[in-house]
Amino acid sequence: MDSVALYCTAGLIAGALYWFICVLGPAERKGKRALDLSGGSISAENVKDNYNQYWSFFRRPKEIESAEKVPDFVDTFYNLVTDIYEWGWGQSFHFSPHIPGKSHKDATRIHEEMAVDLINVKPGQKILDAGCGVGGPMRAIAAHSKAQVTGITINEYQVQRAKLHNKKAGLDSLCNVVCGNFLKMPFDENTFDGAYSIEATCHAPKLEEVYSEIFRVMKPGSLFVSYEWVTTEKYIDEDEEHKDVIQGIERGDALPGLRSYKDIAATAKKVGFEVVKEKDLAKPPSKPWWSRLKMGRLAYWRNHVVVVILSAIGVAPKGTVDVHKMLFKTADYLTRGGETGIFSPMHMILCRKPEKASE
Ligand SMILES: C=C(CC[C@@H](C)[C@H]1CC[C@H]2C3=CC[C@H]4[C@H](C)[C@@H](O)CC[C@]4(C)[C@H]3CC[C@]12C)C(C)C
Ligand SMILES: C[S@@+](CC[C@H](N)C(=O)[O-])C[C@H]1O[C@@H](n2cnc3c(N)ncnc32)[C@H](O)[C@@H]1O
Repeated sequence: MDSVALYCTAGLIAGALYWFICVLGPAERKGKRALDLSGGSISAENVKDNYNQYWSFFRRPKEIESAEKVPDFVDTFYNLVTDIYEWGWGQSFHFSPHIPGKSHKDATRIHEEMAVDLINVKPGQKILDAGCGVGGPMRAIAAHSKAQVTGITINEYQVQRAKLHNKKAGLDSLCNVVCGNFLKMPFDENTFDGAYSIEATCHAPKLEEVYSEIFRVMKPGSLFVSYEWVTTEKYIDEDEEHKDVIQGIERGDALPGLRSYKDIAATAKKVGFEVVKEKDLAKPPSKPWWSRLKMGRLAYWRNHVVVVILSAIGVAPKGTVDVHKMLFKTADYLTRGGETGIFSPMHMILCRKPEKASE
């Protein structure tokens, strides 16, 4: 091969690599770039150890049951996955029903706006986002309702990301983000005119603890809506395949134990809420929420190649490959949970804090 052909081939390979990693990198349009993947607040050299530590929680089930350890375990999980989620999914860390003719972005926004419409808040009122992630829902909700949203997340790295996105979106005057535990919130009682939580309370070891804390900080008469991760009426505990799918979902999503749909309203009533409405938003006529996961398979395979290359050349932390592999498997368990109908990530409950405690 003469030198011209050699240079051309090298140029083509370099161009293809650049396109594969940098241009095609963000699986979602305008998402985080593959080159920026990090371990959140964990330093690059500790990502692998933290990944192993994450798994050790599942090897010691007693520990996971002890409520005090769960927030730390969830925090570690979000240090490991936040950048990958943003890169490959976007800024809203939840599912939504597929809407024919609409993009994922629009379907996501519609699902978020529905939450704030349900709690009936007025512009300028104060609302709580319990478990806010990097604030995708918070920004859509603030823009739609003009309410003042305060989000809380256990993960410091997500606070930084959320604040950055709020500022870039010009919504920092409506959106405030706090790092803290939603089982013990740094807010006075009767502070908020409404509250919502999107696919977040599933991380609480006991639902009662997070619901009673949300109840405490809400004003009497105000509304709370939650999209809960549950096992449905189709789930059979004795079915080995069902058990395998649910365990796969718990392990790949930092869940101390998925709860049954039956426990949700019972818990809400137990802490003092009046249940206004309860509906599984995944049920027909809604179109499958898992179709986005299924359609993305080719992109996830491509993402894996990108992660392996970036890890090998030292751009992404070493443990990123393990984390990505775990998420790849999780996508499969979630899809199986959706297809079999034994699992729903959007069991909606709307509750009111009574005007008087004794009501
Ligand atoms: C509510 C929670 C998170 C729900 C979803 C936002 C995430 C659940 C599984 C995640 C993903 C799985 C596969 C990844 C893929 C292999 C990668 O290349 C790109 C990112 C994924 C698509 C990733 C994105 C976020 C999820 C869909 C839980 C934690 C309570
Ligand atoms: C799957 S993400 C959903 C985020 C956001 N609701 C969204 O839809 O984009 C779950 C969120 O709950 C938060 N979370 C979990 N346990 C928490 C706890 N004990 N206290 C505060 N936040 C918590 C996580 O940090 C994360 O931000």
